[in-house]
Amino acid sequence: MSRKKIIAGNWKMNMTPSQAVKLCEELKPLVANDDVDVVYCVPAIDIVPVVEAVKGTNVEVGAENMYFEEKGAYTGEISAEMLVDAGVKYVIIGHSERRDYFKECDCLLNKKVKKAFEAGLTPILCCGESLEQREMGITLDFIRLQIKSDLKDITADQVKNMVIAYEPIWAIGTGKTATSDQAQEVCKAIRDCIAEVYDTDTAEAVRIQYGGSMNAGNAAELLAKPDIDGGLVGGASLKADFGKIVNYNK
Ligand SMILES: O=C[C@H](O)COP(=O)(O)O
Repeated sequence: MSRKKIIAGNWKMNMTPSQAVKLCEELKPLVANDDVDVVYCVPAIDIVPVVEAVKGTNVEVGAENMYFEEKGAYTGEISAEMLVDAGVKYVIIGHSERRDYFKECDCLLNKKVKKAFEAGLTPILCCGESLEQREMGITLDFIRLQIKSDLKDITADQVKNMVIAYEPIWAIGTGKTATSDQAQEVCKAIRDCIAEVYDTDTAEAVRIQYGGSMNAGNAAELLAKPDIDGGLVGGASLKADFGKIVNYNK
C-alpha cells in the first residue's frame, strides 16, 4: 500500500500571533507540494490567525494539545469541539514534553485520543523512549506498551485514519537524529504491533512519522525508509528549512 507522506511542524511554545502570521506568509511559497500532507501544529493562541493565514493553501492546521472533556470548569484547557469549530484538523497527543513536564499518563492520553476521534480530529499520537531505556535495550518493549495503552478501545477504522509519531526523547531538540536505520527499526516495530493488536490492513494504512532533529539535510534519507511516512518537525519547522523538508522528494 502506498501511504501519502505527512510532514507536520510542531511549533511548540514559539511564535506570537503576529509572528505566526508572518511565518505562514514566508513559508507559503516554500511548502507547496501536493504529494505530501502539510500540517502546522501551533500554540492555541495562534490557531485562529493561522487558520486564516493558510486559507486557500495546501496547509492544514493542528493543535499541540487538547482536553478530553467537552466543556466546563477546566481552567486553561481547550476542548476538541473548540478546535474543530476554529478549523483545526489534527491534534498532537502525548508529546514527550507533555508526558514529562505536565505528567500526562497513558490513561489520560487514551481519553484524549478517543475524544479527538469523537470530535472528528485526526490525532497525531507521539511515542518514544528515553536515552536510558534505549541503553537498557528496552526501546521496542517500552514503545509497544505505550502504543497498546494509548490505543486501548480504539477501533481498527480509527487507527487506519490516525498518525503515530515515533520520537526518541534523546533526539528531540538535541541535534542528535536517530539514524535512518534506528528510526526504521522502531517505526516497523510500531507497525508490527498494530498488526498484532488489529490486523495487517490496519497496520498497512496507519501513517507513522519520525520526529527528533529532522532537518533539511537528513529528511530525504529518513523519509526513504519503508515504514517512515512523514516527519514531526520541531525546530526546523520555524524556518525556511521546513520548505526543504516538505519538498524532500523534488
Ligand atoms: O514534535 C517535534 C519533536 O519534538 C522534534 O523536535 P525537534 O525537531 O526540534 O528535535
